[in-house]
Amino acid sequence: MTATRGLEGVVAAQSSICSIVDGVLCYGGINIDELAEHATFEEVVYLLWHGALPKRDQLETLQKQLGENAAVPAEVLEGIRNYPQGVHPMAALRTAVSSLALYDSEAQVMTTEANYRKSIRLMAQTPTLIAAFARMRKGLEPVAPKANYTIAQNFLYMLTGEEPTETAVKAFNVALILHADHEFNASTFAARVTVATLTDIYSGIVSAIGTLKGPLHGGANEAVAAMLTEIGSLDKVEGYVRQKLDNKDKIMGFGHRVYKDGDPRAKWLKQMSKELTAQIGRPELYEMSVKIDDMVTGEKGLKPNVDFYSASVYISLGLEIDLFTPIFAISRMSGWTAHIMEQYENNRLIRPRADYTGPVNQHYVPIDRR
Ligand SMILES: CC(=O)SCCNC(=O)CCNC(=O)[C@H](O)C(C)(C)COP(=O)(O)OP(=O)(O)OC[C@H]1O[C@@H](n2cnc3c(N)ncnc32)[C@H](O)[C@@H]1OP(=O)(O)O
Ligand SMILES: O=C([O-])CC(=O)C(=O)O
Repeated sequence: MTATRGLEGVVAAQSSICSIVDGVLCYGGINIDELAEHATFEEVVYLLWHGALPKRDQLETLQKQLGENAAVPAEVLEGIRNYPQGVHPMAALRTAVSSLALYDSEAQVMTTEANYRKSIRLMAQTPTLIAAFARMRKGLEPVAPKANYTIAQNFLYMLTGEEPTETAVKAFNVALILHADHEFNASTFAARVTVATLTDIYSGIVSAIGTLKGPLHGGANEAVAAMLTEIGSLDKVEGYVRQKLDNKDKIMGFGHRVYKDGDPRAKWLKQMSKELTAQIGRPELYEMSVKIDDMVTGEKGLKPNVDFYSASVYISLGLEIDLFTPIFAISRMSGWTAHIMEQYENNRLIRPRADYTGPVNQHYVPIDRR
């Protein structure tokens, strides 16, 4: 038995949700470029869950279901209020989503219909949990979701209690679409491994959140923002990147297991970064990002991934840096739930083998003779 490090190139199962072929990313066979240009995030959620774009009445039904399910149980909010000061929002989200299960009477019901209803609740309630946490850690009361708002609009509204601008909602909607799914990325795979034991959907999502949190995966967007903050100004980029490259340190937001020739989502975020940083009067954030990009791409041949330019986009939208990965989770909740439902529909336990490299022919030695 020979192991494939990091399962690189291993095809783990069939899936009809999302494809990456020759560097082209599609959801349900539709290029994400078309979706980013024309779709709403809710249309994409429907597409991932059903395999086709919704007709008008189907979209209206989904929007109504999401709106009606956006409020979270008071007990869960009280729990969030009592989380210790200083906890990371991804740790808070992991715990809050787990506690949602405790108050969901259908948590253990394993029918297709119940899992679909739970997917709606998870999708609708995740933005509410994150916004509530973001406010309560500052001693502010949570803002209740509005049932007639889209997910992008509602999240931005619940963070501040103020109506978000049309530009912010539009940009956030595109960011949500771009992050929605990515076939067997680490967090989605973790979710599928978890539910393949036929445990409940909440357990699968908790695994996924814990996996997305890591800086080699979703946590990279927060790390990119920290890097931009640490560098501070355009004139310091060269020295900073030079030292990182010389030390062979990882530069966050670059490289990808699947895309060796560039991440098709990055161009959208790059353009949004250019426009939004200019609009808020901080074009230097974009210029710094481009300079980092030019150096890393030029010298290492590593291209920016989805996390790189999303950092300056989210900074421009006035979002707090440690909320960047939870925001990724809002979007990816659509993909995670789609994959979990697909896994349940054609399930087989996921259980690979290990290539054992430890000692052999050992014997038990009593403790006083070791
Ligand atoms: C939403 C997402 O999850 S997108 C990914 C987000 N993660 C990041 O941005 C973190 C930084 N990037 C990385 O750590 C990696 O590129 C990963 C984890 C994304 C992919 O990892 P792998 O597929 O295992 O790496 P890969 O085989 O492409 O690496 C090849 C070489 O490039 C180097 N490399 C890869 N990424 C980077 C980077 N960001 N900075 C510097 N060097 C890098 C590796 O150290 C390795 O060098 P070596 O051969 O001298 O040891
Ligand atoms: O696919 C991956 O390995 C990581 C990624 O880009 C994503 O999850 O969006």
